[in-house]
Amino acid sequence: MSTEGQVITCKAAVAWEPNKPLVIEDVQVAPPQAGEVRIKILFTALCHTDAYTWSGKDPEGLFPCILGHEAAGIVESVGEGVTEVQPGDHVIPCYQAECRECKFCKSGKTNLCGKVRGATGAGVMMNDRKSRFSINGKPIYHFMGTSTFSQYTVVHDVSVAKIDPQAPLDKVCLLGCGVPTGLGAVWNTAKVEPGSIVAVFGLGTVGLAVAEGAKAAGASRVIGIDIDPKKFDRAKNFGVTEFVNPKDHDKPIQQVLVDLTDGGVDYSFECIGNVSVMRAALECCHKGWGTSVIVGVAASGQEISTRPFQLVTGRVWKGTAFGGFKSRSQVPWLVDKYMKKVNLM
Ligand SMILES: NC(=O)C1=CN([C@@H]2O[C@H](COP(=O)(O)OP(=O)(O)OC[C@H]3O[C@@H](n4cnc5c(N)ncnc54)[C@H](O)[C@@H]3O)[C@@H](O)[C@H]2O)C=CC1
Ligand SMILES: N[C@@H](CCC(=O)N[C@@H](CSC=O)C(=O)NCC(=O)O)C(=O)O
Ligand SMILES: [Zn+2]
Ligand SMILES: [Zn+2]
Repeated sequence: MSTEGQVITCKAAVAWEPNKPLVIEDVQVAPPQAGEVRIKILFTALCHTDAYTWSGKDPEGLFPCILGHEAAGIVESVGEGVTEVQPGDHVIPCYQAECRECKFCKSGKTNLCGKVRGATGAGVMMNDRKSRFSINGKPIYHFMGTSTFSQYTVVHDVSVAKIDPQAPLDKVCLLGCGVPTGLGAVWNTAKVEPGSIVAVFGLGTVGLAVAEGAKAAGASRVIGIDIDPKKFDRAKNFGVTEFVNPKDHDKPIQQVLVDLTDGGVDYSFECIGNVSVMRAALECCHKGWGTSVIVGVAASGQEISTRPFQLVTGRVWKGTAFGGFKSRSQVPWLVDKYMKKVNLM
């Protein structure tokens, strides 16, 4: 029986309050309005950013909400005017939209899109500034425009990437955030060249994807830094060639890396969200050219600092969102790469 145009009641994990256990609830999901898509979510992963917002440290965090932004599913129904996807299409919801019409999209300088960002940051849909989720009439906020910790979700059409229907959704859901972020940080933001020495701070999903991207770009050394030694074995499979645990050293970690690399690394990536580590990641870069990319998301109130001399003497500090990838255009390309078993390393 078609559910098109009907309210769907399904299970979702609801974050009622910061830092309190998520509760599996029966949630009502309203039909998609104009320019919206309702998706049956089949697989969702967990990114550190979900935990960050859940912790209450995200200045944009709104409660109660349905978290989740790294997922894959099948379109259940579409609202008026939606032309690029239809029911049955296999899709990845993209927290970073791509409308192809706004100032950002047309600039050719960024993957950030301005069309729905105001609504997604406010936990609502752009059309009527309301949520499509409710529990017995009480609205529940959307999160990052995706809310994938629900069996059904409603997203803006500019936030949906249509993918190869043969792709295994349990695997490619990871292309909704962590993997493109890491690969793109290396390929699009830093543009690492062959022979480079790379340092990766934090060996979670994002850091491992950075390592894999760096190896694929021809890095000669990929130094992985983590305080959890359990991360090191797995990281070898992603191209990390050397490991440093800051806990094993008395010297500041930036000094350890400068000493290990004859003056500093060519590129570093902070994949943790810790502002002290962001400073170390900049300061371990080589004088004259070293570039450090901030990937990690730091809590509300946290600020970065360093001596301006670090920049005067040629180090470059950058940041990246979704690895600089244009979501709707390039997520399907990443899925195709995965399907062709392109060996990145
Ligand atoms: N800019 C963007 O577009 C995106 C940013 N993020 C952010 O990237 C960061 C990483 O995300 P995930 O890989 O999912 O996190 P994760 O929690 O899986 O991995 C973080 C790693 O950092 C290590 N770590 C923690 N403190 C450390 C320290 N002081 N020194 C060295 N290692 C330390 C942990 O042991 C862990 O292995 C988070 O801040 C997340 O919010 C995630 C996705 C996209
Ligand atoms: N609301 C947060 C925003 C944190 C942030 O920077 N998010 C990243 C994606 S993290 C994915 O896992 C991002 O792409 N930012 C660009 C954007 O437009 O949000 C806060 O204020 O800390
Ligand atoms: Zn994420
Ligand atoms: Zn746009």
